[in-house]
Amino acid sequence: MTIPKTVNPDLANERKKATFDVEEFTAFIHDGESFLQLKRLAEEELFSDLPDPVELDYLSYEDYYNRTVEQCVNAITKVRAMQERVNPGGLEVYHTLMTGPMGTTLMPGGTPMGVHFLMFTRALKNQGTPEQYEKFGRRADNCEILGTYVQTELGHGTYLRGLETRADYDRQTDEFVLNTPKLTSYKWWPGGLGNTVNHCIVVAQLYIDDEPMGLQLFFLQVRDEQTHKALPGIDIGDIGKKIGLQAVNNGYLGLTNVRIPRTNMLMKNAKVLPDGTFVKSPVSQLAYFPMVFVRCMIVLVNSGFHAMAATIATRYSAVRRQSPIKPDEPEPQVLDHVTQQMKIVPEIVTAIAYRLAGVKLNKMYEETASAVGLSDYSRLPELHALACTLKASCTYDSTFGIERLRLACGGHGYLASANFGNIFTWATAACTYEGENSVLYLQVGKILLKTWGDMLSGKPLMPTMAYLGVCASWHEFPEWTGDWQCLVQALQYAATNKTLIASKSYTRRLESGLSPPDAFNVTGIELTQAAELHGRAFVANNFFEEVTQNRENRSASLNNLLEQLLELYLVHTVQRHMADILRFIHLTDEHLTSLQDRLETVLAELRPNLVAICDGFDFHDKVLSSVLGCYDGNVYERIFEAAKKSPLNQRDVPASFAQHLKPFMRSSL
Ligand SMILES: CC(C)(COP(=O)(O)OP(=O)(O)OC[C@H]1O[C@@H](n2cnc3c(N)ncnc32)[C@H](O)[C@@H]1OP(=O)(O)O)[C@@H](O)C(=O)NCCC(=O)NCCSC(=O)CCCC(=O)O
Ligand SMILES: Cc1cc2nc3c(=O)[nH]c(=O)nc-3n(C[C@H](O)[C@H](O)[C@H](O)COP(=O)(O)OP(=O)(O)OC[C@H]3O[C@@H](n4cnc5c(N)ncnc54)[C@H](O)[C@@H]3O)c2cc1C
Repeated sequence: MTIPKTVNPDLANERKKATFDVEEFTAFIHDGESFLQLKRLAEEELFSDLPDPVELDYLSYEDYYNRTVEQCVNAITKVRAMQERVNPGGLEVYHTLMTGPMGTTLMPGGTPMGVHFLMFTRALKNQGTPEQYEKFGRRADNCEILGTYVQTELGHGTYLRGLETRADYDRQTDEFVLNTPKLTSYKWWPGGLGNTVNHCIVVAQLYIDDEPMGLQLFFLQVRDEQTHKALPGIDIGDIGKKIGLQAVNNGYLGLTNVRIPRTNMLMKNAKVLPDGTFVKSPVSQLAYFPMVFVRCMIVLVNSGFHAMAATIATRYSAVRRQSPIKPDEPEPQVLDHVTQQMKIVPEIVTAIAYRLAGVKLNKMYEETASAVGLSDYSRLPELHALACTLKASCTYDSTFGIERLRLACGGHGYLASANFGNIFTWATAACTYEGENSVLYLQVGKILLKTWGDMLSGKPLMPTMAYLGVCASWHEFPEWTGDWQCLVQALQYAATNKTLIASKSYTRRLESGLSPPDAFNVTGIELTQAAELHGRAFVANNFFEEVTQNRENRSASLNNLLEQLLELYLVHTVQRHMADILRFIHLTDEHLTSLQDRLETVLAELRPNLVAICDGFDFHDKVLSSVLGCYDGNVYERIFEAAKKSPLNQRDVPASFAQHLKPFMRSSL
C-alpha cells in the first residue's frame, strides 16, 4: 500500500477554515520561539532514520529493550553534536530535549535513560558539593557513566521514613556499609536499573554508631564500567514486564555489605565528618528536592501526552465520516456530531490549561531553586504544595482524558498502531510515580489545614493560597454575573468552603478525643477533595490571567481564539464541579441553563479551528506515531499498511493450522 502524497481533502479543508495564525499560537503555547526552534531542529536530526514503530510492536521483550537502547544512544549522540553547534560546552539542548515531552516520546516504550537525565544528573549537581559534581556529576552529564535514582523498595515507596536500606558509617575505614537487610528492603522500580545503568544514587537510612540520622543520598557504582557485570555484594536485575513503558527497564537492587567511601554521600546539605560527627541539613526536606523537580516536569510532560491524544482524535474525527445527521444528506465528518465535539474539545482545552499551569509552575521551581542556592528556603512549602496538587490533578485529568479520546475514535482507536495504548500507559504511570496522587493530595490537604489556621490567627498566607483569606471574608458569594472572574471565584469559593468543612471536621474529631493523626486519617476524604479543588482553581485562575494579560503582545485573532478556549475551559470546569459549587453558591435554573448555552455556543465557535489548534501543538508525525493522527490524514491507507505488517500476514498459513487446528477439526467430525 502506498501512502498518497496528498493531504486528505477534509483535513486540507479544515486547515483553510482556521481563523488564526497557527504559527503564532504555536509560539504562544511553547512559551516563545527559542524552545520551539530548538525542538524543530532536533526533530529534523533525530527523526530522519527512526524505524517504523509498527515493527517495534512485534519485537520480543528483550529485542524491544535492545532496540530502544540503540535508538536512545543514536538520539543522544545526535543531540550532543547539535549542542556543540548551538552552544558548545552548554547543556541546554541536551536537557531541554531529553527531559521534555519529546525525549519521552522518542521511543514508544519509554527510555531506560530518562531517569538518568531527569534525576541522576540533577541530584548530583544539586545535592552534591562542587567537588562531588566535578568527580561524579560531570561524568554523568557527559554520559561517561549512566545512572538512576534508587529510592523505592519492594515494601515501601510512599512512606520514605519507612525505607529499610541502611548506610552504616565505619569510622575505622572512613566508609559507609550499605545493606538491604530483608526482601522488603530490596530496591524496586528505578528506571534503567535493570540492565542499563552502571551507577546510581541510593536513598538510604544513615546510621552512625547504630543511631538513625535520617534519609541521605549516596553515590554508588553497581556495575563494572568495562564488563557491565554486577560488582561484589550487588544483586541487580529487571523487575519484569509491566502494562506499558516496556523499554524503561525498571530494576531491582539488593546490597550486602557494599562499602563506599564516606565522600560518596552527597553532602551539599547534610554532612558526615571523618570522626563520625553528623552535620544536619539546614532543612531536612531538601533531600526531597529532586522529586519536586520531577513533579513540576510531569505537569508539562503529561499535558503533552494529553495534547498528543487530542491531536490524534481531532484529526481522525475530521477524516472519519459516519451517520448522516439528516437522513437525506451525506455522512458528515464525525467531528460535526456535537457529542463528538464534547468528547474532544474539553480535552484540548484541558491540555492547554495544564500546559500553561506547568510553565508557571516550572518558573516557580527555577525561582525557588535559585533562592535555595542563596540559603533562602522560605518558598519550599509553597512550591511543594503547588507541585503536589498540579502533578496529581494533571496526571489524573490526562489519564482519563486520553481514555475518553481513545473511545472517541471508535474501533480503530483500539489498534496498537493508533498509539493510544502507549500514550495512556505513559500518562497513567505518572499518577503513581513521583508520589502517588492521593498521597500528594493529602500533603496539600495538610498544608490547607495549616494555612486555614494561619488565616484565622491573622498570619500572612502564601500567595497561591491567599484567595482562601479573601473568600473566607465574604459573608456569601457575590452576585453571580457568570463572567470569567466570577467562574474562577466560584471554584476558589468552593475550594475555600471545602477547606473550611475539612477543617471543622478535623477539629470536631480532635475535640471528640481522636489523636491528630487519627483525626487527619478520617478527614482524608474531605481533605483530598479540598486539595483537588484548590488545584483546579489554580489552573483556572492561571488560564484566566494568561488570556487576559499581555493581550497587546498578541494578534486580535489569537486573542479571540484564546478567549474562546478560556470560555470553554471555565464553563466546563464549573459544570464538572457543579455539585460542590451548588453546595455553597445559590444558582437558579436560569444560571445553569445559561452555562449550558454558553458551552454549546463556544463548542460551535471553536469547531472550525479544532484541527488548526491541534496543528499548533506542533507534534511531529514520529512523535504521534499514530495511523489515525498523521498530519496528512491518510488514515485508511495507514491502517491497511500497518495490518499488512502483522507477522501473521507474512506467510499464507500459520504453523498452528497443521499442528493444532487441522487435527482438532478432524477429530470433531
Ligand atoms: C509523602 C511524603 C511527602 C511524606 O514525607 P514525610 O517527611 O514522611 O512526612 P510529612 O510529615 O508529611 O512531612 C514533613 C514536612 O515536610 C514537608 N514536605 C514533605 N515533602 C516536601 C517536599 N518535597 N518539599 C518541601 N516540603 C516537603 C511537609 O509539608 C511537612 O511540612 P510541615 O512539617 O508540616 O511544615 C514523602 O514520603 C514522599 O514524598 N513520598 C513520595 C515518594 C516519591 O515521590 N517517590 C518517588 C520515587 S522516584 C520516581 O518515582 C521516579 C519516576 C520518574 C520517571 O520514571 O520518569
Ligand atoms: C513506571 C514507574 C517508574 C518508577 N520509577 C521509579 C524510579 O525511577 N525510582 C524510584 O525510586 N521509584 C520509582 N517508581 C516507584 C514509585 O515512585 C512508587 O511506586 C510511588 O512513589 C508509589 O509508592 P508505592 O508503590 O509504595 O505505593 P503505595 O504507597 O503502596 O500505594 C498503594 C495505595 O496505598 C495508598 N496509600 C499509601 N500511603 C498512604 C497514605 N499515607 N495515606 C493514604 N493512602 C495511602 C495509596 O494512595 C495507594 O492507593 C516508579 C514506579 C513506576 C510505576
